[in-house]
Amino acid sequence: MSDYLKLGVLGLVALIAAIAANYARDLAFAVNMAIVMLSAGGLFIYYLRRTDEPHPDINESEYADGVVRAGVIATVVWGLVGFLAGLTAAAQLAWPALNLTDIFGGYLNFGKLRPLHTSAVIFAFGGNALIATSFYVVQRTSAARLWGGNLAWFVFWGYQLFIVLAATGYILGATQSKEYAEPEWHVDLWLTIVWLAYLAVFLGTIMKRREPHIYVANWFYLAFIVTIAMLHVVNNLAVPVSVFGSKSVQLFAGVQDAMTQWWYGHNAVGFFLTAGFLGMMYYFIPKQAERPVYSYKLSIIHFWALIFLYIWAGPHHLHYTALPDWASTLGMVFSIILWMPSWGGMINGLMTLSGAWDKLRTDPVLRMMVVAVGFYGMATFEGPMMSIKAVNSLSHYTDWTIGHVHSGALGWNGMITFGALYYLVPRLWGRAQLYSVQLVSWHFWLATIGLVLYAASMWVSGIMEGLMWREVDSQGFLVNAFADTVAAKYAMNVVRFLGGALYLAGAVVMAWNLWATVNRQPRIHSGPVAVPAE
Ligand code: HEM
Ligand code: HEM
Ligand SMILES: [Cu+2]
Repeated sequence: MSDYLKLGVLGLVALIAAIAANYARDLAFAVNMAIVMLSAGGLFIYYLRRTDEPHPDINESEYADGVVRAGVIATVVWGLVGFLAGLTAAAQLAWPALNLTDIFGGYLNFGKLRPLHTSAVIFAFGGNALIATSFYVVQRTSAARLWGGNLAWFVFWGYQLFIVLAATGYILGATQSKEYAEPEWHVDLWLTIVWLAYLAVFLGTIMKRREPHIYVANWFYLAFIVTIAMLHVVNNLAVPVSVFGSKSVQLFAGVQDAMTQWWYGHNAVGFFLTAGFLGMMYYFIPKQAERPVYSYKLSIIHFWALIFLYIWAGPHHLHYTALPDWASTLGMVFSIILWMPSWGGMINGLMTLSGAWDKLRTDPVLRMMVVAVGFYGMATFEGPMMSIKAVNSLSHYTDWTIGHVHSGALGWNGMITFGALYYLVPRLWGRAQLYSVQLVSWHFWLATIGLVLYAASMWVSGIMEGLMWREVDSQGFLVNAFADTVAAKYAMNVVRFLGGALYLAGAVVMAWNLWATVNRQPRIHSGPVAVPAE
């Protein structure tokens, strides 16, 4: 974009945001608009000061790795923030006095911190990991620099702005109350723009690739980007009450709204937390193990089966509700079938280690990746089981769901991301190796023990409370009051807190190790250039 056009757009955005902040109907909207105004205004000054500077030529044979480095840093930082928010929420569930309502007037109570946690870990930590790794992988496997010049930087910073707007909105009370889709209409619109830019950069790079094939990791990343765009737009269809306020009214109502929400929610799991991370698995495991993917054929079959089946499974979140029984049964059936392609992916990941299993003894990074795939397999066995109506009648509303979520989230998403970060940092910063392999081992054990404590305590707690809720005496009266079940969970809540603390401690060790890799390891020759493999 020409400099003057850029300045014009930024100036206009800053002006409109200032007006919107002035006329804002609620605090959250005012703060959001003030943030937009400051960002646009700051960028305006930044570009204004550089208008007469020459633009360096972009070397097309060099990879655009600056934006990947930024994404790696953002992943680590948001990971720490998100885990800390989760740990605080866990502490509040064990010791309710920690809601600190007297001091912070409810701004940091469980109800506000919970969506802050889920969005921070899924969208900020997971999202940055996906954006950074996809930008890295698509360039290497296409032997091409990212398409669109600085558009990738727009994606990165635009996405960080989205995170900050969403988070400040939650704390100040702006939410449309849809789980994992809490941000209000103005933030949703911004994310749509950023996401389309992301799609353009990714697709553009694939289109100018110099390799004949599109490597399988890129199919998964692409399925993730395209499907999330569709889910996001449909689930967030809403009419704002005022253009100067954050409140909006959903287009769908009642059971249709519920079904749309869980069509979205389930596929956020399927495409954000699964397909995108499978893209990561398909690149980083073969690289770290130095073996080819076990079966290309299997990857094709499980790819198509996975994306076809996931889309139908959403109703398993709405068993025994106002949703028609046939729809609920349909969701259950597709969930059970989904077990197979999920394990197809797991098998392909694990078997890639054929002939390299001995490396698990010496390489804690690879061990992390293998544990990730193991937990992926476990969560995708547990999920189909929980989707069976009879099982769900026990598990639903209980901590069992929380256990399932975190064996997937901590085990699969967390561990594969840590593995990818350990792989990336020395290469991106031109360092010969990690600062300390010993510390990776420490991280591995802290995280593994932490997540086992988390998942196990929630299974015990969930099944216990499910059984307590349905316990009736010989007269048919309920035996336990709800408060009894809450009191009975105390010990398990404490164990979950300890598990979370270990997991967070592991992440702190990682952050230190990665920082030291960049700052204490000698630099080796400069980065690689884009050449096709064959
Ligand atoms: C230190 C690590 C973590 C701790 C201590 C933690 C703690 C918690 C707590 C206390 C809740 C609320 C549970 C409830 O309402 O009963 C929660 C919910 C949730 N967390 Fe975490 N969490 C951690 C890491 C993660 C990660 C890495 C992810 C995803 C990548 C994640 C995803 C979620 C999701 C999706 C929910 C909502 C679950 C539901 O509604 O069923 N968490 N977490
Ligand atoms: C074949 C794969 C899977 C199936 C069929 C499945 C099925 C289910 C079912 C039946 C529930 C409980 C719904 C309820 O009672 O409310 C659930 C909840 C959940 N699952 Fe899975 N699951 C699968 C894999 C995964 C994976 C790999 C992850 C994470 C990486 C995950 C994340 C979640 C989350 C976040 C929830 C909580 C949703 C909420 O907020 O209520 N699932 N899943
Ligand atoms: Cu689901």
